[in-house]
Amino acid sequence: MVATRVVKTYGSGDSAVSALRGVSATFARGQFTAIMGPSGSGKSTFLHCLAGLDTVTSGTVVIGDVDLTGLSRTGLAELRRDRLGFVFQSFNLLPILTAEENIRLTARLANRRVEPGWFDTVVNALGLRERLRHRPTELSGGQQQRVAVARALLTRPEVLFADEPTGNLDSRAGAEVLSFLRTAVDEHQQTVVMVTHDPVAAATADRVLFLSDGAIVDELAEPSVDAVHARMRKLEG
Ligand SMILES: Nc1ncnc2c1ncn2[C@@H]1O[C@H](COP(=O)(O)OP(=O)(O)OP(=O)(O)O)[C@@H](O)[C@H]1O
Repeated sequence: MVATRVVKTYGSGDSAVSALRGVSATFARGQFTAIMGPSGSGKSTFLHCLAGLDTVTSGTVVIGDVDLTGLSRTGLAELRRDRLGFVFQSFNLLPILTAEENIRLTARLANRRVEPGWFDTVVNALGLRERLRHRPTELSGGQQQRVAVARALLTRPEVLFADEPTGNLDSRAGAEVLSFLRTAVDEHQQTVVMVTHDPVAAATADRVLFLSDGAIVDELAEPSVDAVHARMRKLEG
């Protein structure tokens, strides 16, 4: 996936906000990238533009051999359904469905066959075995988040986008989710792009991109928690 000079401006005239000012980045297959930066630096906007959930003002986003910015709304919806996965802060679980039904929902809507054993692998790795018959209101925030992660991983998306996937979790549940994202990258060559405020979460990634005021201002490969802390302190002044 390659983003080239992505500009995103909200509004126009005097009230225009430049959320992204020409951001370029390459996300290799099987690479885990964390995106960090101060509040309002454009992290969520960048993730949404990469994932085709928001249109860009100018620039391009290419996934595989498809330029998202040239697709119709339907084409974009199909690409998202067939090749991308999402885990967002608001879990978007359907309240009337059980955890298992929620986990299977995306695959079902996309008419995707789930390989035998993969459902069990995902459910066991995320510790959801005992919760499959429960509805979202009967689950803790951490369990709901894990259901959302399981749902996103079940279709084995080429690229998985995660916005603060550990934001609502205690450190143990957060570590489980991160280790599962890591496994998706290492064993299944999925590409993961994750926005996070948490240096511990960022240190799970292969590299960290730092945004400030709508631009990438720094990059850290093989990040350690301490190194991420230090860069963030520098950015936040
Ligand atoms: N729909 C919108 N309309 C107008 N301005 C927006 C919109 N969404 C975001 N912005 C602005 O764009 C800038 C970047 O926002 P964005 O949410 O991408 O930042 P962020 O780094 O994800 O912040 P946070 O860490 O606080 O979630 C901010 O100035 C924000 O106010």
